[in-house]
Amino acid sequence: MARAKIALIGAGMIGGTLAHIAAREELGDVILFDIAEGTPQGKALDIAEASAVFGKDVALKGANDYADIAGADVCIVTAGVPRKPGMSRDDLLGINLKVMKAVGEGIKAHAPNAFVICITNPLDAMVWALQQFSGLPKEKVIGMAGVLDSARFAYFLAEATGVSVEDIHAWTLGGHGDDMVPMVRHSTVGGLPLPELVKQGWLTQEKLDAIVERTRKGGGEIVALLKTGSAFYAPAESAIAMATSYLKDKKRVLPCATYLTGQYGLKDLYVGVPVVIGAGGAEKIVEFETNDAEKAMFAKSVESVQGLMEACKAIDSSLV
Ligand SMILES: NC(=O)c1ccc[n+]([C@@H]2O[C@H](COP(=O)([O-])OP(=O)(O)OC[C@H]3O[C@@H](n4cnc5c(N)ncnc54)[C@H](O)[C@@H]3O)[C@@H](O)[C@H]2O)c1
Ligand SMILES: O=C(O)C[C@H](O)C(=O)O
Repeated sequence: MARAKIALIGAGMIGGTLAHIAAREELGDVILFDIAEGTPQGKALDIAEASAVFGKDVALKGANDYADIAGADVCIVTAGVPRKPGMSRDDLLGINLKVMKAVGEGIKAHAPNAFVICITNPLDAMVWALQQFSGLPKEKVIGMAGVLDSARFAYFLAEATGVSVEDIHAWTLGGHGDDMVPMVRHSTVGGLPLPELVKQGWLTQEKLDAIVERTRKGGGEIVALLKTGSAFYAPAESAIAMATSYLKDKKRVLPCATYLTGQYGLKDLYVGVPVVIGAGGAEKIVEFETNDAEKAMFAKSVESVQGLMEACKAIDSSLV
């Protein structure tokens, strides 16, 4: 069977890390595409040389021409700019929307059968615009954020409880902003829902509240430390988990920005929800039971996403 072809659109910090992980995991042959000349070629060659040390057989190529992504099975999009300290993700909207238009047209022309994972911020609005610019089916275009947000939530819970990250299942819902919704009642440590964990004295309510707040602001915490850009290791791992579930038809349930068609009482927008990812793309959305407080937090987060969609429409009238 031929090897899968993975096109990475954007060869910056996340793009390079994605290429490295994809090669080490022998997930498929990798095309690293970027507008910067030399960067994708240099990173592809560097990782290809490393493959002789880690002993995996994959081809890597750098490209500045969309023709090179032809026939890609998966496209992971990180093209655009990241934020710096003092900025919000929303400040990136104007510049990254233009990038999404160019990328969407490139994918439409050369890789119309791909499963597309968007990472570029502000995530929920960018994946919505990218789907329209590419014209690909909505179930084949998805956004990465929830896997990252819930990984942060899980890591902070592991640190606080001393339990292995492997035995923690954390969930977040909503847009990829500071008003995202860490799902306290649905997240578990060793099978125990978090409120039960507090009842049993594993951690205090104050500590749990602080973890929820830290999760919401997790991206900004890294930006403040790095100063020159944003997180890239955990975001790359998160997108690889999504790509792997698609390529291997694993049908993992992962929180992703997914197009809603009535689920959670919403339609015609992308927002973070748990979804089964398999060979069909975003195959089935899992609907959590939510109480009034969770509904209100989710509604606030959705409102922020809708505000960004309106801002995109004001810039590009082709978006509907
Ligand atoms: N969704 C998430 O959870 C999440 C997590 C981390 C970062 N991000 C976002 O991902 C994006 C990329 O982050 P990064 O750290 O890799 O940034 P980076 O600056 O290191 O890389 C971005 C790359 O995009 C390239 N680029 C710019 N315009 C392009 C175009 N028109 N076509 C092709 N390539 C183009 C640049 O040359 C650069 O190499 C940012 O918008 C960041 O905010 C999202
Ligand atoms: O915070 C950012 O700007 C990058 C990304 O969205 C993150 O959550 O790490």
